[in-house]
Amino acid sequence: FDNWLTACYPDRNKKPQSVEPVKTKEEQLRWRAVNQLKSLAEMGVRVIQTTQQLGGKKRVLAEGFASPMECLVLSEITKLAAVEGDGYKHNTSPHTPAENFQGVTLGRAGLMVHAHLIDDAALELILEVTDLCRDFVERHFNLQEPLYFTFTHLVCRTARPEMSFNRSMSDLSHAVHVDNCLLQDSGDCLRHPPAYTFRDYSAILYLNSEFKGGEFIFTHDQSGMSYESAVNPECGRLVGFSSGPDNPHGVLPVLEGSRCAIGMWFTHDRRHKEVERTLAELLLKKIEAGQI
Ligand SMILES: O=C(O)CCC(=O)C(=O)O
Ligand SMILES: [Fe+2]
Repeated sequence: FDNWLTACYPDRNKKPQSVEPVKTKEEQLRWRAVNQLKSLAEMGVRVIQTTQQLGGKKRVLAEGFASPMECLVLSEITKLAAVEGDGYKHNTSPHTPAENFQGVTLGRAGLMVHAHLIDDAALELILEVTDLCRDFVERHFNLQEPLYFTFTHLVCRTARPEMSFNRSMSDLSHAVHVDNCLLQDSGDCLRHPPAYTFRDYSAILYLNSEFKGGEFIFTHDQSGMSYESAVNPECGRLVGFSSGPDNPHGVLPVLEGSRCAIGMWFTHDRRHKEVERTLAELLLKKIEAGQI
């Protein structure tokens, strides 16, 4: 796998080195925006549906965030490194018994690199692709404060053939929910733990389309039976939205095959920065410096 990855993995290190160290948040943001203007266009990122077309508030659908080869590598990492149920207290089917849920955190990916089970180029790819997604969300929604990653999760949802017979369409792959509060039957959304109340924006990057079902839906009610818009996952496609009660969403049943994606949750509150990302970046720096 390592050799194959190195052989087919395009050189993503041709970006110019960063210019000046930046001081204030505003400077940092402006600096990112200027650089992104060029690189987003260069990398072929484009908006395909806006908030209005998706029927709600602060929503976007865009594509061009990963090439077919990159999607393949990223899905393979998920399948290779995944411990079933990772991120969900080792429950292999946290959402529905009809699917298996495999997840990889950045910490686990780092551990796999350290153990020489995957190439460091693979971890670098995860960080670069997800950084681009973050930059895009920040810029698209014209945010005045920087976004920090708070959690990154590579996830595959795989239909269990023995359970697909007679599966009800209300047996969602991911029940309708809001990412930063606890959605109640009444429609209220409670902003307290165990909800991740510090999440401000969410984005999902899709890695494949070779499965049946599995559409992402924005809903106005909890059942998922009626929805405002649906997104068909495809390699390189990104759905982004604000994490609050404006955006209840869910995933329709995956009826056949594996649906792989990278879930990203962002915060304006640097106290909730993803520690595993910092460690992964540090690991790559040490490898590059020959210290590991
Ligand atoms: O995979 C998706 O399309 C959405 C998943 C999701 O909403 C979540 O994990 O919070
Ligand atoms: Fe969600």
